[in-house]
Amino acid sequence: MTSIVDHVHLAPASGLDARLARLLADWLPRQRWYGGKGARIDVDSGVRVLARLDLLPDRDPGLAMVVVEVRPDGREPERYQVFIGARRELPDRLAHAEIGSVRDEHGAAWHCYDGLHDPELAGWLLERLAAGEVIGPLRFHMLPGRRIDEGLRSLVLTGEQSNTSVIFGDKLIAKFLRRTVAGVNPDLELSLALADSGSRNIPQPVGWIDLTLSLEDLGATRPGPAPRGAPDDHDDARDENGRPRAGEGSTGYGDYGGPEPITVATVSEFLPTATDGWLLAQTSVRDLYAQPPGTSPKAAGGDFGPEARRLGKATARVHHDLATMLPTGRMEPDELERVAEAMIAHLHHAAGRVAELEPYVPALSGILRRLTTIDEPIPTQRVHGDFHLGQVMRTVHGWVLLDFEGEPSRSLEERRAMAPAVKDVAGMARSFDYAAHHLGGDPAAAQAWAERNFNSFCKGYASVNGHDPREQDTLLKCYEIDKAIYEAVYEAANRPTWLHIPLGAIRRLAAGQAE
Ligand SMILES: Nc1ncnc2c1ncn2[C@@H]1O[C@H](COP(=O)(O)OP(=O)(O)O)[C@@H](O)[C@H]1O
Ligand SMILES: O=P(O)(O)O[C@H]1O[C@H](CO)[C@@H](O[C@H]2O[C@H](CO)[C@@H](O)[C@H](O)[C@H]2O)[C@H](O)[C@H]1O
Repeated sequence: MTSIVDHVHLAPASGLDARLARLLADWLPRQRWYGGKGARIDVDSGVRVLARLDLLPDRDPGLAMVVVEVRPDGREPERYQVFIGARRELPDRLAHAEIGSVRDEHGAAWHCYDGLHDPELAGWLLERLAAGEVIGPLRFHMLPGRRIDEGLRSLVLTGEQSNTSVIFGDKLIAKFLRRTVAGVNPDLELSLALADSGSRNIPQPVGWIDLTLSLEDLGATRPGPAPRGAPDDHDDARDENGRPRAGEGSTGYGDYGGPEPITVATVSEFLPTATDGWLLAQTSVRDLYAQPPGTSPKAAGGDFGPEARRLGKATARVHHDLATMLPTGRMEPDELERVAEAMIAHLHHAAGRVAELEPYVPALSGILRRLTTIDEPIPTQRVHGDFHLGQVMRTVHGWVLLDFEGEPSRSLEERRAMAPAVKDVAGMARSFDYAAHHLGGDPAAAQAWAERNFNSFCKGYASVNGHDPREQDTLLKCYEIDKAIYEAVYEAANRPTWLHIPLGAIRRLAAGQAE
């Protein structure tokens, strides 16, 4: 095989790249993980190939990794990374992943498709990881002490959301990040810090893939300044970048130097027997709805309360470990004023996109302004950032937390910012509300279920961290409102039939009382 270094094309302008760009302009908006839904993309000029890495240029199947910039009408450009497989004949099992056909320089037609769906190509990527290879700007990192079995068969997880997860055997899960963002991915950053802390409340990380091209190399516009909450106050346990120093058995991440690369994928232990919290919660809600009206959630049979309590404990442990391993801070009253302003600006922006929010703007703004009445500093730290029941899994040993990426549509700066830990507690409060209301049962039963489980969660949390998150009631409520606003925008764009769930919560939160 020719060296990959000969096959790194920056700002490529071949006929092939122009054709790929046109195919992607049609294909990208149809993908679940595509973030710019709703805005038109011009087929001829809406997508630009910023880089193409021909990883397997002389083979069938071939593999290339492309980074593209998408310019939807009236929106900021966004960048995505796509592993494109190419075959002369496309087997039926890959038909669903087809992007389109292109001709090579000899006039031969090739079917291009989402390469992650091809076990041969996914397996090739995993072998590169096992060997810790560096292929031009693409680097495969294996963590010390981890091993990858040979011949693991891959399968793309259905229900992909913001990213695409590929399972290998029942051993590993590789999460391919779809957006190309400069700077280390918070999921990787926090998972490695938690692994270094010895946390058992996460799937153990195995390795990751990154790309050492800068956004300037890619010819893209650089986003804003270094993240607020990026490490700046050190102690002896941290290096000059604020990261934990590598110790014996550590992931070694604390040693990482140089410019921050673009994270392409993270690979961690797969938990084959775990069930996600959303499914478990749904089962409990169904049990309640099957009972006569007025039955308490505790007496319904499938009570989730004890699990919610354990989940609260696991969350508190993870918060404790994050605060030990990564920088912490304090939000002074003037900072709370800025948070209130940012939340109100978020509300106005959201109301511009989801008209149903408009009537609630005055009441919600009034509640959000109450943040400025908090007159004591609030401790801040790195948090999960998009905490909900689909991000937690119950194993036979207890709860593990997944996906520390933050809310996918926020900037990296926001996603890496320190925040009060109660932000995650508010996320889980919203998730209990979702679980309770999405099956469309009796609203009073739904409310009772959500309250019981949130209270159990908080009691569990308090039993580990020594303070009950419900005591920070103003902060909690404001973060709940902010999350519900985010959800309204998310649902309007992705699942319009679910929009009524955050809207119902907004109505209740604005009225200041449960229905
Ligand atoms: N380590 C794991 N073991 C088993 N299942 C997992 C693991 N990590 C993720 N999953 C499953 O994949 C789903 C999506 O994972 P997640 O990291 O939240 O991706 P996304 O950012 O695309 O939502 C989870 O809800 C869970 O069902
Ligand atoms: O899991 P992701 O990181 O992709 O998060 C996004 O999608 C979530 C939906 O899957 C969305 O979560 C919302 O719906 C959940 C039920 O499906 C509910 O439990 C959450 O509370 C609610 O926020 C999440 O907001 C979004 O960022």
